[in-house]
Amino acid sequence: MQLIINNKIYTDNSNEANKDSIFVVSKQNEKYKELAIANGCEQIVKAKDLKNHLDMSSIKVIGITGTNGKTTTAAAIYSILLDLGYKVALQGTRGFFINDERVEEYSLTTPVQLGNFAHIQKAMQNGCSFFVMEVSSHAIEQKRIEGLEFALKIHTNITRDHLDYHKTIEEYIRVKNSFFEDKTLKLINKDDEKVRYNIKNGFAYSLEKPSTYKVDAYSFKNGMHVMFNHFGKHYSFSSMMMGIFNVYNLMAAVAAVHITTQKPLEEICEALEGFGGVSGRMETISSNPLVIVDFAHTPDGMEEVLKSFNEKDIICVFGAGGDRDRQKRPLMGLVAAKYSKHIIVTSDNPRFEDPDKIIEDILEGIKNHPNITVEINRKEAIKKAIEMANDNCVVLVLGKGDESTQIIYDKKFHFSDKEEILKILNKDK
Ligand SMILES: CC(=O)N[C@H]1[C@@H](OP(=O)(O)OP(=O)(O)OC[C@H]2O[C@@H](n3ccc(=O)[nH]c3=O)[C@H](O)[C@@H]2O)O[C@H](CO)[C@@H](O)[C@@H]1O[C@H](C)C(=O)N[C@@H](C)C(=O)N[C@H](CCC(=O)O)C(=O)O
Ligand SMILES: Nc1ncnc2c1ncn2[C@@H]1O[C@H](COP(=O)(O)OP(=O)(O)OP(=O)(O)O)[C@@H](O)[C@H]1O
Ligand SMILES: N[C@H](CCC[C@H](N)C(=O)O)C(=O)O
Ligand SMILES: [Mg+2]
Repeated sequence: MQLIINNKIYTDNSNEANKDSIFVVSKQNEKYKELAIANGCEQIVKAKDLKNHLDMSSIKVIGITGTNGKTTTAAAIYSILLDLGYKVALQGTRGFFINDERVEEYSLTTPVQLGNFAHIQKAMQNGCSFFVMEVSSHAIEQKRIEGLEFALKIHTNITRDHLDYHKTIEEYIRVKNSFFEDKTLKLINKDDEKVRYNIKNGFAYSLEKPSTYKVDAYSFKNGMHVMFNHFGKHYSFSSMMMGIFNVYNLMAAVAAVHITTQKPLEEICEALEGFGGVSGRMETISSNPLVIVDFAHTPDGMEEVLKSFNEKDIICVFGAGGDRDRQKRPLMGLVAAKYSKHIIVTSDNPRFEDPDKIIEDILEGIKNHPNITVEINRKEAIKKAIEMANDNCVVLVLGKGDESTQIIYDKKFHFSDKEEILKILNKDK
């Protein structure tokens, strides 16, 4: 990865380092420092000091971490800020966007350190005054965000994911919480029991516990309607989005924009109404039969989605990604069984794992459920679900959201849950 500041080349790769370039040394590449020197490189900069090389005073960086809800909350903040007339960049799972245009496709949720600086630089060149970014647990642990100064850090929730990487839940929680150790302005979900943070400069939002942005009431008749209280004054917003978890995401977004812009809350709430949600997150693909695509790929994410439809007969289609946290698989099965009338277990992105084995891991968590179908072919699984649906059913196709490929070994094959659903329903024309 290379970054050019004032005509100087900064690289994090020893193979690209030479007498004309600067090697940026970090936790990830310190083992290659000697190789960089051997390649003739004379200038070495510590990653954490990069901020002294790129003037970022014209842009406010907002960082969002948590197990679920990062992409949705980030997209809501981006949408509100754009609506209020600011120039804004957004970086996360779905790619890199500047002022409503996708500049780069999907890669990592949080790029490597030089990648973050390169994007911030590009955002500033495009006149952006805000840079909204998702911060993954991998990024915190690998210090990909080292040297960035955040105007605001946001916490959505901490449940469980990525134990393949972090090994224990305690370590995962520790890593997530370490983002909130310093005195930076922060916005915390007060209802989350697992969050620990430095109370200095801490704001909070919540539905249950007392907080600075406290939701007093919400309803889901013809969309979502939320009333909240900020220092004794009452405000409200509406949205077409579904699910209590989205009340959290949207409350966080409204509060974040309020803290960073100081605009009147009434104006912010009005701007939020233009936000239609994120592709592949609780996205209704068909209303008759009711078919919804969602990116839920953790036990908690699934539970949040499933419980939003407790008045319906749920037909749940899902699998689990290969080469990712195995321990979450039976827990995903357990949650599906708790809420669904019919479960169809299928493949997600098997990567280098045997898809049959992944399905077996999921089935471990499903005991004594009367209606389980195993269909390894995701397209067929979706078809079976739709064929089964009657008027009181909702078909929930979970795990891949708006992903446009299925990853088998290291090959990516075009696959979109939404396209498959529309083809089956003959609505693709
Ligand atoms: C498990 C994991 O996160 N691995 C990441 C890690 O890989 P690594 O430590 O093996 O990398 P490496 O090849 O040794 O390179 C490390 C550094 O040394 C340098 N290097 C390397 C070789 C050399 O000869 N000389 C040299 O200087 C490289 O330029 C780099 O700066 O560091 C690499 C770059 O520094 C990342 O690209 C890579 O992400 C891989 C591709 C990945 O798939 N990560 C996923 C799991 C991930 O991070 N996901 C999260 C969360 C997803 C979510 O929940 O949304 C994300 O943020 O996307
Ligand atoms: N606040 C929330 N609490 C619990 N579950 C949520 C919340 N927000 C979203 N979800 C569920 O998690 C899924 C992923 O949401 P989103 O993409 O916003 O999260 P993310 O944190 O960016 O995920 P990833 O780390 O995979 O990029 C959604 O499709 C939904 O099922
Ligand atoms: N960005 C996350 C989401 C993965 C979603 C699911 N489809 C999977 O492949 O596990 C990850 O890489 O863990
Ligand atoms: Mg994301």
